[in-house]
Amino acid sequence: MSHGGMEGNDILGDFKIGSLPTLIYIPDFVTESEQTALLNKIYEAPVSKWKSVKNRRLQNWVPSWLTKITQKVHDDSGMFPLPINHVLVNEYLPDQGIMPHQDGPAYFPVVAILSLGSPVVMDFTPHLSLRFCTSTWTNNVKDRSSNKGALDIERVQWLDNHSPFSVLLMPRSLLIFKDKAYSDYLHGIKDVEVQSYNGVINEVEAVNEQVLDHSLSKDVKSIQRTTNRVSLTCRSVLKVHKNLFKI
Ligand SMILES: O=C(O)CCC(=O)C(=O)O
Ligand SMILES: [Fe+2]
Repeated sequence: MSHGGMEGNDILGDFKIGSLPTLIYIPDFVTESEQTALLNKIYEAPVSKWKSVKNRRLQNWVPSWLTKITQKVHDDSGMFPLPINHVLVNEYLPDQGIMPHQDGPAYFPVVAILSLGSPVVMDFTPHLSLRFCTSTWTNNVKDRSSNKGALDIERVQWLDNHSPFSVLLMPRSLLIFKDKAYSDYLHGIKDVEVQSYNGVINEVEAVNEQVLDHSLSKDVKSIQRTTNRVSLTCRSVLKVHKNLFKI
């Protein structure tokens, strides 16, 4: 794989999945030995570095041993305007997931997720933006009744253009998402040990011998999460200037 931000666009051609702007899935982003080394470092961290939250525990820091990987994510993708300065380490037991959510406004709107350990299916669900509600509230009663039809049509059109979809995240893979995939969808992982990967948008790219090892049977497209999964969510945090709102 090429290095340097200039080559960032190659990634779109080589690793783009689905039809939505923009999802990138890179299998084998790190080697087996890099995965082992990363997991060792993560589990060597003192217990005090872990924070328990509903359904998982996490580490929220960028130690020096992670900079090699964050640099590679930054350089290979060419999609981050700043160095990656925020890494969330999430650990999931086989029956743990994460509620559908949207990543907060503190981040530049692109995220890269490195998956280690057990494979998992991530679901993306369309998320009706607030604009459909706010414009109704701010109109006066007369306008509201005449606009309601237009808003309903807009809402239906929006929903027609947005369908739920899922992505299979294999160990050692990197998922990058931005644009509509970031802004118009929630992402989440179900709290279940057995997950169907039927119809995932990256089946061709992700399904290999290892998936079949995790499958309940060769005929049923389901993976069994037998071990923990650890994910590294890499982001650029924009530092908002303190005086920005004082002007
Ligand atoms: O573990 C994952 O793959 C997702 C984590 C995530 O969505 C987040 O940290 O915001
Ligand atoms: Fe997230």
